[in-house]
Amino acid sequence: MDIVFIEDLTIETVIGIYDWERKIRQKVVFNIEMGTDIQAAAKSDTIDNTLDYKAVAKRIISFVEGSEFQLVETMAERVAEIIQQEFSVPWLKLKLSKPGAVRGSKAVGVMIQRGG
Ligand SMILES: Nc1nc2c(c(=O)[nH]1)N=C([C@H](O)[C@@H](O)CO)CN2
Repeated sequence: MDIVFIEDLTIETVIGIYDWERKIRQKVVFNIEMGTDIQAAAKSDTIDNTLDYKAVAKRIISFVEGSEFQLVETMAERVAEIIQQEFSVPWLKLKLSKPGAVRGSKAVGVMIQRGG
């Protein structure tokens, strides 16, 4: 299996469990690995034969910018579902970081893997 990836996709959104977090927008950062087969694209050299990372990134930005989740868990799960269902991705690994959320740490968040 080959991988198409998106690194450090940074988006501002409403996220968090505290009252003060519901009133501001904070950064979340996505690192995503998507399982695919790149051989057809490499042979034909056309975008139609591959997983378009720009199309995936644009869809995630649009979804996350309009969302208002409390937990990073929920956001990660929903984004994984979108990628798998709308872009026919059989397997993915997704890391969602919330930088600066915990004093003394660079970032906190979740890592999930979905599909076989
Ligand atoms: N496992 C989680 N723990 C916490 C979350 C979360 O989304 N998942 N969120 C918070 C707060 O919103 C925090 O990020 C504010 O600093 C606390 N723990």
